[in-house]
Amino acid sequence: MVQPPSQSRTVFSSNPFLELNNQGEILYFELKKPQHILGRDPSTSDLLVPQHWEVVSRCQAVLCQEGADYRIYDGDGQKASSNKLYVNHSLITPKEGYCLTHGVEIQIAQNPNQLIQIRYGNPANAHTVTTPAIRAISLKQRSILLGRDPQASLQLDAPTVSRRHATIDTDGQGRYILRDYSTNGVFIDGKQVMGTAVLSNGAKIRIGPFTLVVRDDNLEILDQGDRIRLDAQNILLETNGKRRLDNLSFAIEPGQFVALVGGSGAGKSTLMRTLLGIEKITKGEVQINGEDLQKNFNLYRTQIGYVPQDDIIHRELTVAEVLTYAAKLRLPPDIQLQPLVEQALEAIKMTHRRHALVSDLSGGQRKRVSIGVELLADPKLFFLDEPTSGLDPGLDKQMMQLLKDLAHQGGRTIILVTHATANITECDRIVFLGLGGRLCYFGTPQEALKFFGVSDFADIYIKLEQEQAVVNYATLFQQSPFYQRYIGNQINTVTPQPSKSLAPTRKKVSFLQQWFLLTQRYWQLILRDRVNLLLSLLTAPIGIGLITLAIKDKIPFVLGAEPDPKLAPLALQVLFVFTCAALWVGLSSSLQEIVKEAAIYLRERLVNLGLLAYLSSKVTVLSILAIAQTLLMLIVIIIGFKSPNSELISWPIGLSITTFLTLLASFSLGLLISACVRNSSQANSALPLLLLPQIIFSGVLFKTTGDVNKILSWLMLSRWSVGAYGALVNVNSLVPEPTKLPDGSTVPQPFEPTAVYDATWGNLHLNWGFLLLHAAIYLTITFWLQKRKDIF
Ligand SMILES: Nc1ncnc2c1ncn2[C@@H]1O[C@H](COP(=O)(O)OP(=O)(O)OP(=O)(O)O)[C@@H](O)[C@H]1O
Repeated sequence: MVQPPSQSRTVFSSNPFLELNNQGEILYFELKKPQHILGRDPSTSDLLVPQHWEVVSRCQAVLCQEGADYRIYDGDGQKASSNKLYVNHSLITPKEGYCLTHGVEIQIAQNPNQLIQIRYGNPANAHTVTTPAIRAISLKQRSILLGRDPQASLQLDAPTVSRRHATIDTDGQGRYILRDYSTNGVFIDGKQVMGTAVLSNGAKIRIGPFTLVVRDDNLEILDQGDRIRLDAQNILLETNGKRRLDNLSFAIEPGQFVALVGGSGAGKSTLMRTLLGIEKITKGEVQINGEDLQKNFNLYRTQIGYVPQDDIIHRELTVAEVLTYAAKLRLPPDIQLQPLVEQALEAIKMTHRRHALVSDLSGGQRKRVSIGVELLADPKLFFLDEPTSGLDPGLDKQMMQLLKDLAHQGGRTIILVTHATANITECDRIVFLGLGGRLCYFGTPQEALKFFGVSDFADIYIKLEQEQAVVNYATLFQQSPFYQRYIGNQINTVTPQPSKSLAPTRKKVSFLQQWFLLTQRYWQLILRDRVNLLLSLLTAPIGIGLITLAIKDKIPFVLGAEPDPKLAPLALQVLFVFTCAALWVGLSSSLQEIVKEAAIYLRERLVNLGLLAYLSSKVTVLSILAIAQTLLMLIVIIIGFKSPNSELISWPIGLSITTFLTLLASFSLGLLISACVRNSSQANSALPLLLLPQIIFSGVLFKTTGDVNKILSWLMLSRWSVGAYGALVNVNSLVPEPTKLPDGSTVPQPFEPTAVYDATWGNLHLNWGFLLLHAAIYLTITFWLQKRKDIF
């Protein structure tokens, strides 16, 4: 054993060698014999590591000469070591081993906080390897730029990395200071950097898929993050005493294409959500490259693609628009979008349909566009929930081949849920679940037929129809050689170190940038549906125009020469129609707006969508619509009705403010309901239920007497809207002096003046203020409801 003074060692010997790097502590071994044993046990290991290197097993690996190089076997060549050996997160087994070539790097364990890196070198074969891209740089006395920029000191080439992602400089005290300039953030030891951070020796820096480590005065790339492994360890999920996943363990290797199959209700989608890290499990753990996925979700957020069952694209946009908006929302602003969109179109074979509206595409093509959206960020772990449902056999085959290519050519780990088994042999592994989330089989699809003793996959479903059969097969599988081969030998059994990033924080994305993009997209969606837009703009003006026909030549807002006791009630009825029209239009233009894109919202939120930006974009576009609706109503009212002599404020201005505020409050209420309901038809059904109380408790049709009625009327927008209109028109002034009878009594009036319509500034402000207050409360509750939908 040789201990070099520094980590960059000059090799004088021509023998092959191993360089072990335990979190900065370096050991160097020359390989001279036909066989070596690496471990902590002095009695057996000739490549002996110190006792405090606990990650290394007593017998960690056996190296056997093979030609000029060595083959490394995990453990003693029979039994695997505790922490296992990995090359790029793929397991090196005790049986097959792995042939080492000059420059290759393997790891003991996977978790960056505990792994030991082993570099193999063979000076004799050094010429056979192309020089790898720069993997380490010195931090000393220079300003370092990290990012996608080819001129960066250390180029980190991934779409989720900003061109100028971060810089590292030395301060006056010789400390290294990292400054974050990125869109997707920098994490140091699992914690998000907020602006700047001091780098300590051994700090692990995460930038996009890359893991870097500070060692002395150097910065090294520990992991390129281009290969992802998932280990499910004893996953148990129970809800209300019902077991949904029953102690599942298996390992999915980097670059594998894996199908989750099983009967309806077996738990496939639940398992997918668990592997994705968005389902809280009762016991067990999902590890991503050796780290607890749920606790480190933010670190991997940008590397995970997810296509849920529902489409995650807007139907009113074209294919190219969908991809461009998705790229703008998810990727750094300094990235060149066009080439990425082209690549995604190419990958999903939709270049020829780039200008087609999504609504004009077939189900399979829509699914492909959803996949394209996810491919933009080049995810290395990709989940798809029933991507082939509803496709004909030809399309099913094409889709499975497309996914297989994406896995095998792009080194992506792809996991899909499917019911279609015609092309299941395209997969590398299948997970067969039975009722109650029991694991009945895990392995290659071909061997599944052998295990179940059938020739057709459909027969497996029939065999697993009864719960008892499921229990029997689950037990049988555990005792089978398939279990040993595909699970026993493969699974990572290490309990990872407690993670430092317990609270998954989210990078604060630029509010303005997202708000602008979302507003632009929402506006475009509104403009695309011309008929709906026209109806929404014209409904209120037409309704109000019809009143002029109904009241014929009567002038409702101005006192005539003769006192008329019916004038005030008539004015109130007309104003009430203004209110109802605004309420109707405000509610109907907003009730669908959140629920109809719930799947898209959830997916985008999981990536990086800001809730405030999202809601603000809704309010912005609906406010622009409300201004247009107000202007149209104003024009019709000014033309159709003689203007009252408003003493407080000019009638057109007062009318516009009241109408706009009524629309604002009603669309805020509409958004709140849209956030509450589960689907679009529930939102539609809610409309009458929302309008009826507004009509009944407005105080126009019925007097609001009694405390309960009064409180209810305060909760109604209609009461404040009519109140404001009434104050502007000064409805009370339209009531004539009561006629006195000879006995001193007065003739009962159809309408008596009330404080609700007092033509005072105080009353007008009160009504406007309450409309604003309603809007603010509804929007705050909407925000809270949406926040509650967050998985973390
Ligand atoms: N949120 C939930 N709370 C409680 N139970 C649930 C929940 N979601 C699903 N389940 C139950 O868990 C079981 C598995 O559901 P899951 O949707 O994962 O099955 P699946 O195999 O994907 O079914 P399918 O093929 O029909 O989509 C079912 O019995 C389902 O009723």
